[in-house]
Amino acid sequence: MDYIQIQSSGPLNGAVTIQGSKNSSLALLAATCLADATVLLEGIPNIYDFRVIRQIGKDIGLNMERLPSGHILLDPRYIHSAVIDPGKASAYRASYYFIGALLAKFGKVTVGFPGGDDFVSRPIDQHFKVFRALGAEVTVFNDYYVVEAKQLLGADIYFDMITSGATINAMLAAARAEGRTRLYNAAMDPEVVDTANFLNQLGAKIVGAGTDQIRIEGVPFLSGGSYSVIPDRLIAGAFLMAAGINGGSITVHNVIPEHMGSCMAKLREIGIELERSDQSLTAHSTGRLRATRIRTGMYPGFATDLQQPFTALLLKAQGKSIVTERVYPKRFNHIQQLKRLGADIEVRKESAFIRGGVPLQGNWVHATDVRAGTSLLLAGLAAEGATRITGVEHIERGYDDAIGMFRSLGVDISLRKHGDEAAPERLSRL
Ligand SMILES: CC(=O)N[C@H]1[C@@H](OP(=O)(O)OP(=O)(O)OC[C@H]2O[C@@H](n3ccc(=O)[nH]c3=O)[C@H](O)[C@@H]2O)O[C@H](CO)[C@@H](O)[C@@H]1O
Ligand SMILES: C=C(OP(=O)(O)O)C(=O)O
Repeated sequence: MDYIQIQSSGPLNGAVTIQGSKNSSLALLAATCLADATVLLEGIPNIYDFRVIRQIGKDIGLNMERLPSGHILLDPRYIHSAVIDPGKASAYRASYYFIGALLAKFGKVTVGFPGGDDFVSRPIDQHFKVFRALGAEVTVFNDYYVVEAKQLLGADIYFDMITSGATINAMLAAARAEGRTRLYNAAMDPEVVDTANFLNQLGAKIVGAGTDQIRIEGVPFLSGGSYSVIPDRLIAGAFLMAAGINGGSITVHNVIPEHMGSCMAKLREIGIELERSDQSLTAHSTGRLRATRIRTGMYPGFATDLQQPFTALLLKAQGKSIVTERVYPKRFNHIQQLKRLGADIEVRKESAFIRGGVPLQGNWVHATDVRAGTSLLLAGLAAEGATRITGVEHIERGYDDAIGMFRSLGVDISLRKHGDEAAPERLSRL
């Protein structure tokens, strides 16, 4: 079994270049199925979820090639099947985008239930609501579901809660539906805007993305084109936080600072200085942090995917902090693992109560999902001695090269295999 070993470290100094957004990439790759010509996508990270989509692409006839430039060339003209293997669909979360992306062309799509980060129950009722509103029938079987529609017809849809996944799926399904669709209470995330921009580039007619009302005029076909995915604001946020763990200065290049407002505000509040330029941010910290309270929320609120690394950071802030999780109230699997390092945290209902400033000790811990992994990497920097993190595959779901990025900041980190605790490093790259 693979694990990551990370050693306690002094102040971190240096710069990392942020990869393309995982969550946007997953939407754009599926969205390509809507096109009638080739599409070139720039900045898609080589993460586990991408590799699963490439397998799905092979099964259904969506040709996908990574060019020497690193860009992905996709050819959706020869898709011959709209049946997504349940095993592959449940290997990651966003397989549901294949419904929205294939329904207009095929009239019937079969997909396994979504997998992905299993921190809590993650319903997909709003996705079903969208398909039904557009005139489709949804039939649920044991480990897969089928969505069928002779003709998708535009509709007015009011989401019961703000959901980025269902907002994106609605845009995909409505892009080639007949007539106008209006989405109310839509998610405003940068990944929603990115997907809308991409679809518009191919000829879709979507306005209002980035606000809570989106209007889509269905079009009969979409052309090909090229598009560059936005940077991963969640990875960028985690690296800015890393500067606060033991102090130091970290610059993240290839970011859109406007996507990181709530994260930047919270970092400043606890005493991390931020310098901003066009596409970079630098965090400076003395390592002395102030305790705080945070509450996660949908964009532009504080992202739930930044809650876990921020919790690790607050272990270093003297005094009492409170982290309240409002998007996924049970998303606290990382807390048990942080406690194995000596963290003083108590979870009550949807809040974690942290007493910061308690010394941490390295130990074996398990990454239960991608952001739990991020949290353990940050805590490992603070813990005395070596921290060994299993569940590497979860970290691989989101990071193209986590080890290389930390190493470029001077961190002693390596990927190892169980049994070679004393052996030299085996591999440098996840
Ligand atoms: C692949 C991807 O993009 N994943 C992100 C996406 O997940 P995902 O798109 O699955 O999350 P949503 O934005 O849909 O979820 C937001 C909230 O709505 C609820 N909900 C959602 C859909 C639904 O049909 N019914 C329902 O009740 C969820 O339980 C949650 O409380 O947004 C989450 C919230 O920012 C992030 O943590 C994930 O990293
Ligand atoms: C929850 C996450 O991912 P997914 O929705 O893909 O499981 C995440 O990226 O933190």
